[in-house]
Amino acid sequence: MSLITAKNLTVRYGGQTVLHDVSFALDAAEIVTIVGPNGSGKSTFLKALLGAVPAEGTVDRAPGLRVGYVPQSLVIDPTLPLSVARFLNLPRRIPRAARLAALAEVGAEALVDRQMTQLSGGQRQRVLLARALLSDPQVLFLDEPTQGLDQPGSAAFYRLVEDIRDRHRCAILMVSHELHVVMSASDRVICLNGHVCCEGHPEVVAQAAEYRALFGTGTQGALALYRHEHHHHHHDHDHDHDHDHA
Ligand SMILES: Nc1ncnc2c1ncn2[C@@H]1O[C@H](COP(=O)(O)OP(=O)(O)OP(=O)(O)O)[C@@H](O)[C@H]1O
Repeated sequence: MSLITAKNLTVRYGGQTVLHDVSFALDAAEIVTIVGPNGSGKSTFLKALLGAVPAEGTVDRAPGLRVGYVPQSLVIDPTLPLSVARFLNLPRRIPRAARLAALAEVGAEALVDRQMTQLSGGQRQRVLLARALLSDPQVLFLDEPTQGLDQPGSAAFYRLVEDIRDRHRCAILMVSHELHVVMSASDRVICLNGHVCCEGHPEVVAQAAEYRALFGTGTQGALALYRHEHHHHHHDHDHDHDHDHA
């Protein structure tokens, strides 16, 4: 059974129809990426699946489903002192050892006593991810988690996401409008533009006419670059093969 199933979702804000007749199912341990232009309803789609905005149609979540959510933006009052350790105690208190373990999992242990407002974009995303992991999620929702990161930073973040999926066997649904690095980390890509334009395996979507009409064809080289880095990452202990990647 799917973890989340949505049928014929339609969301309207005032007179504007933002999502129209979107159907979707998310299975255990799959990584699904939503791509689409600005304002195409990607964040709204996640919120509708979370039950955070009113929608027509149906959303069924597996009973007791644990969802971790990394929102698109998080505003922290810069005058309010808030360390990473304290941030991870919100909204509920977590033993320090568990907080440290979550930070370690995302490679951010060293940040535990830093101020939230002083983190770089990439550090902050890792801390947000650590916080989402504290609920032992069966599903992680990530809304443009690499916004503001450079390409190597994004690629590293998506590798981390894949590692988390492999370790926890949780499903991951993420939003991006930055396609080049995200596509090959995904089992399935859904191209959204108010409705589902096309969906499927990343390679299939990248070739689809509907996708190309929205995004053009200029991402092939970067996609190959990501794949190259990705491959290298898994084998970089093997120096005999270094010349293969030069
Ligand atoms: N709370 C709201 N009230 C009214 N309109 C909204 C609200 N939230 C979003 N919208 C509108 O709905 C449309 C879809 O917004 P949404 O944030 O889902 O798009 P998105 O694909 O995530 O965009 P982006 O890539 O820019 O983050 C936009 O036109 C937006 O202005």
